[in-house]
Amino acid sequence: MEKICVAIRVRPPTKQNSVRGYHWKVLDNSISLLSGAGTVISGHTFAFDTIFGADAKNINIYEEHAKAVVQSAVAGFNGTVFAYGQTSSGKTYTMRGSESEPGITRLAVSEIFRHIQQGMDREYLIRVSYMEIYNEEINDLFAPDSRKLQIHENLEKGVFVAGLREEIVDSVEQVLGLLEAGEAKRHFGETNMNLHSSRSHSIFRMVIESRSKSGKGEKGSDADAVRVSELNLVDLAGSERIAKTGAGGVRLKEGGHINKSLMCLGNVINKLCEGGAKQGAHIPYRDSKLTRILQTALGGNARTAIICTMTPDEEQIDESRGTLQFASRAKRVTNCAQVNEILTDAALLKRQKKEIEELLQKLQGQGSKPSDDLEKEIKRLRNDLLKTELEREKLEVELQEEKKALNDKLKEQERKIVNLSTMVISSAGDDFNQPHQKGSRRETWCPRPVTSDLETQRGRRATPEFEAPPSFLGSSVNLSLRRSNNLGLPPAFGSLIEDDKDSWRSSDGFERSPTPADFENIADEDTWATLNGGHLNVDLFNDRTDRRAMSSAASENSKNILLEHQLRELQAQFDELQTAFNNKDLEHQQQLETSIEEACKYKEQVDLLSQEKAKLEEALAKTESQTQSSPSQPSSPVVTEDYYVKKLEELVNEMEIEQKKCKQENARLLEEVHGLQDQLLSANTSLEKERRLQTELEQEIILLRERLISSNERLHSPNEDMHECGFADNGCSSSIATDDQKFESKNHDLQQGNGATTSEKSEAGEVPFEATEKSSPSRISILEQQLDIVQREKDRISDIWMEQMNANEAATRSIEAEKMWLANELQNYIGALAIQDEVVSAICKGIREFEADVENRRPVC
Ligand SMILES: Nc1ncnc2c1ncn2[C@@H]1O[C@H](COP(=O)(O)OP(=O)(O)OP(=O)(O)O)[C@@H](O)[C@H]1O
Repeated sequence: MEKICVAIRVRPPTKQNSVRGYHWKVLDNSISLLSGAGTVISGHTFAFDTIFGADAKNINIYEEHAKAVVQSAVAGFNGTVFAYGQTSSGKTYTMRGSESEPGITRLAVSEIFRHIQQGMDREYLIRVSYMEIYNEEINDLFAPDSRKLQIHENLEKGVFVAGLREEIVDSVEQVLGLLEAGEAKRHFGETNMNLHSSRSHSIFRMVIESRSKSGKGEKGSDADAVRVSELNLVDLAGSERIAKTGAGGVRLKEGGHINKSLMCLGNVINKLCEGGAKQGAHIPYRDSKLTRILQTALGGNARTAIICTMTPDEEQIDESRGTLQFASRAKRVTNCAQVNEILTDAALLKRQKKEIEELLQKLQGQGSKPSDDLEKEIKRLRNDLLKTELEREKLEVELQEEKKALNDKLKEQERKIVNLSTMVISSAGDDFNQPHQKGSRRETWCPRPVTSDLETQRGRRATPEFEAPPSFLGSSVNLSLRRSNNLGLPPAFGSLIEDDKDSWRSSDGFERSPTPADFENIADEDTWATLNGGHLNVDLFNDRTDRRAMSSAASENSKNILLEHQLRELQAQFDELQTAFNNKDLEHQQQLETSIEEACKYKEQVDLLSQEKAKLEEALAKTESQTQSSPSQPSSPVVTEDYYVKKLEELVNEMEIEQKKCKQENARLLEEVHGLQDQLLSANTSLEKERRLQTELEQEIILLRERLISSNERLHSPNEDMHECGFADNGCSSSIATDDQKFESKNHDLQQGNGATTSEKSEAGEVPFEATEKSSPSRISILEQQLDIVQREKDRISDIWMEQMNANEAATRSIEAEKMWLANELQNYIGALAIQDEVVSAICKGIREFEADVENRRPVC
């Protein structure tokens, strides 16, 4: 729900000086009436969303106020922009504009085509029509011969003007050309207030159809949906006070119709802002053609923007106040706009298919029963069906009512004819001074002696033969009184709406909306004044003329001819009504048939869906029973799908388990590799140790060799040696003894593998080195023995070293081989894993393909 957007536009003043100094002042978003002293007149402050001052341009008004509605229309929402205000306040200036300053209509047309050219995703079809409501008749401004068009309503189109020409357009220039041609045919006229005054309400309508480009070619795709929206750009004729416009004759009649239709518009707005639409109250759209055509824009499925134009002149204060009051009420009216989408049969079918598929998917995915959703769908369709039937019934009732109304009219006409026939017959032979037999309608208008007081008071020419019916007279009296209160000036049109509230109270005291009949009395205030001033309202004139003709015919012999003429006219009217009645009947019959057809269609859809539901339930039952009996032997398509899907799922599970195992094995192997690497490291460390030991041994061998050489040398010089070694130099001998002891000890350690000391060895009976040092030959033999021992020891150590080396090399080789094997093994596993991954993705792909295949093979529901 959204409110109607209302903006005020104050045009530049037409007169610079005011007599009493009253003036309107715009402050932010409110407008107030100020006295000459500058104080705000109470009850004369009005607030709005936007108020445009005298310096505002049409483009500002379009951008800030109308553009959003135009853009919504392109997006699929109905939209209406109209200008409302008294005559000469600048409505046409705002809507139509000029060459130098284009108005809302031109700006909107340009915007729409700009949008269409920029929009890449949708394609558009634009149709335009242009009509005017002149003297309550609809004329086609594109087809001058198409006049008095009728308004119709049906379920499909809503309210529409039958026979209105629509032009398909594809460029701004084309639309502007058509607009210009149409405007040339519109009724304009000169009044005291406006040299170029609109004498009709004009409605330029653009029907915007669009659909997605992606849907092109794909028959039945969802994108097939077509959006259809209407944009009405309305330039209303202005309310006018005959006293000011100085209208007479044709202008007077036009003014009466203009005021009357604007009054109806005011009534509709009043009802709507009182919340009538929500409470289901009757909204009098049918009271005028204008409100009927704008029905959607007023409280319906549309976005609406109103620009209320006003003149700031002191002379026009009443009119401006009326406009502001209208605007205040209009901004409280809410509309309910929504995108208008039409689905082709194919798109509808496609959508339904999709819904069924979704239901099936739900069934498979969540195990929910499709019947629930189908049940809902069937219920929804049943509701639609019921709604359609209700619509049909409503139409039937309306049809009956209209039939009744037409019958009444026909009866009335017949009665008139009978009356006239009687009069013809009686006039042929009777005395004309006898009172006439009149029909009941005439009787209500029957002469009572004219209260000439009134006329005398007013100083106007009395019309002796005419007397208004009581109601009319009552209003006239009221008007006269009001006038006298109002210093002889007629109240403004807008204020009349307010002032006359009392007169719109019904006998039971409740307030009611004024009816067109009420309005006839009030809106014709000026007509009344003019009438009494010598101008005659055309209808009343006709009425009076009829009676004057009859009375004069009594004195002249031509009465028969006149009455016969009237009889013929009435007969013609009767025929016309009969034809209208027949047409209406036919139309309603057609509407009825359409409704019945639609209802049948819905019924068929319901049946189809019921069948579908039954089939699905059957399939479901079959599937369940087959799954229970032999899940491994699927026979129906549904079982096959389930079975294969399950199988594939099992396969995937197995693969996943296998993959997990591989990963575990991989981890174990890695652990092993790490263990071996540790082993290799410790082997390397021990190898290193052995090498160090070997180096130590080599050094010892070198040491022994040196000692051996020195021993040999001492052997060849015994005295010196004896002296040096045993007796001459104790220090040296003790040193050698110490070295020898060490050597012996070492040698012994190596031989025995224990750490026994020399003293321990001598105790055990071994020959110590010191004991032999005094006898040279034995010492030589000992030394030779020792050399021999050392040599053997060296050989043994070399052997051990070699063995150790060989063992180390073998260990290194085996570790290397082990490493190589493990690396290979690792590589193999990685390869196997990659293969497994490929296999898994191939299986997944297979599953997807299989599912797609199953989808394709699924029977079309
Ligand atoms: N805002 C404005 N700025 C300048 N001139 C304006 C403005 N509004 C109206 N006018 C001028 O006032 C005159 C009357 O305006 P316009 O015909 O638009 O009034 P209107 O409300 O359509 O009257 P009507 O109801 O009689 O058709 C025109 O000459 C127009 O150029």
